[in-house]
Amino acid sequence: MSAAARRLQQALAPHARRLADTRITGLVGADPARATTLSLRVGPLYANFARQRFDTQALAALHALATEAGLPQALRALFDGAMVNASEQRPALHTALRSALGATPVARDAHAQARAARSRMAAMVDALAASDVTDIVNVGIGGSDLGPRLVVDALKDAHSGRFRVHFLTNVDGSDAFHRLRGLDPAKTAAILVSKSFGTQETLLNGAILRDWLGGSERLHAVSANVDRAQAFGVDPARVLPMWDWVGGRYSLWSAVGFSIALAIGMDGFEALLAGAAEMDAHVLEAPLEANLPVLHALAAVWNRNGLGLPTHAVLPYDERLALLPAYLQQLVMESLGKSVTPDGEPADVDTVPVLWGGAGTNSQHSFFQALHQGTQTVPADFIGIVRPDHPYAENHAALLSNLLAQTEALANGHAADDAQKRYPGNRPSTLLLLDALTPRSLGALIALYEHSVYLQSVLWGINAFDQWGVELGKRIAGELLPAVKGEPARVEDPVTRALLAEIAARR
Ligand SMILES: O=P(O)(O)OC[C@H]1O[C@](O)(CO)[C@@H](O)[C@@H]1O
Repeated sequence: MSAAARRLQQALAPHARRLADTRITGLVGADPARATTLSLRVGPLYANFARQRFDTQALAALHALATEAGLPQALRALFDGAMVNASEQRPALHTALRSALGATPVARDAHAQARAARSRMAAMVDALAASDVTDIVNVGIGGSDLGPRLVVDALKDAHSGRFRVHFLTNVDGSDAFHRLRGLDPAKTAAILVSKSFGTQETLLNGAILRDWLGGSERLHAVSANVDRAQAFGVDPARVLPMWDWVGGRYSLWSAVGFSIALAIGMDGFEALLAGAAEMDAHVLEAPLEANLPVLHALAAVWNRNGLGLPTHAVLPYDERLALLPAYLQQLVMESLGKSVTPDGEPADVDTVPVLWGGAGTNSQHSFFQALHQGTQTVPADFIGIVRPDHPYAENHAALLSNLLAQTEALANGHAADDAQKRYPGNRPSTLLLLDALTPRSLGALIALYEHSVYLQSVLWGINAFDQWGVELGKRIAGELLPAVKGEPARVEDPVTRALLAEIAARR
């Protein structure tokens, strides 16, 4: 058994057994103070864990586990640029994009490179602002799309209004076809965002944009591979850097966030980074017992390994955060979807939960029935915003009351003689409350999740920064492409052969 798995089992199993019949209502009833003591604030972000299914004894065991697993040292290693991505022999220095907390030359150098890239990006924002361009199309996928797309959408109240920003992602030509309809090529600029500049979707959509724009004058790129971007036809003067030491899904703080800067301006972008930097300083400096990302990560492993819960829902009660579940699906599931340790040994522990979710209150009218009365218990992060950016006070009161009601109903349940109308309750949740949805608070929220994910990976003994699992499908797709196009090709798999025949017959 892996060392991490053994540690987890020893720490969690006795408390999970002891608390098997304890209910959230019982935990709160026995210790009403936990409603406030199990909460933490970092700047504009407040978090309440009172409705998690651990008591103070189990929490003490979780904190002991955090010490034993070396979470403080692991954080130091992350910030200092140690090779935390062992399979690729790379550091993961996304924190250097926004903080100067790394104490090593490698971290300081990364921070300096990030600052220099930001100055170039600011100049490019100014140049575009001074041009006739009205529309920006960000072409990218995965980490080169989800983060910028989330932030641009979430911060619509902070948009300068200078540009309309669009996102083109899917290799499905329908995406490009519909996205470009109505846009004027003479007033549109494209940003091809690809760390590798070798991603099929982005290269195909990038080629569509390059042809549609009719020249390279308004073609920009963000990549760690300037040569490939140049060979593609982007003037190197318009290529912003990315680096091996930033993972795609951790990259929105780099020039990958160019579209964010165009939407909310450089000041807004800097405020986003400042919010994340505030969380960086907190995670690095706060003691384990008062450390928000640590508690968030401990709650996650408690739910996954102590209670054995296989999925996790993210439920933002704000339409502007509707893309958060999709963003977190990549962050969490690409980072933690591993079953071996960096040494190639079995992890021997359940790792990533299936992450899903959607915005409230809409989701209440779709899948919440299953959350309340389904056979699976789904732990959830509810996210609310205290001060809205619209004048409809009645709507906002309704939104917040629904948010509070759902967390209460899921935890407390409801007894009824009629079994159909009975609510089992005891369904754990964490409530995250942002004072308002601003660049700063959003930066802090995203950084909270980044750190929580990394800490979970340390507790599970897996690498959060590689993603070998996505490669096989890409290779097979490449091999099948000639056959799909009707060219002679050898297809070994009999089911795929039959499916190709079916497609060919229906063309
Ligand atoms: O930025 P790139 O190199 O185009 O990669 C896009 C995405 O593809 C992935 O490698 C997965 O296929 C992600 O990790 C990454 O964010």
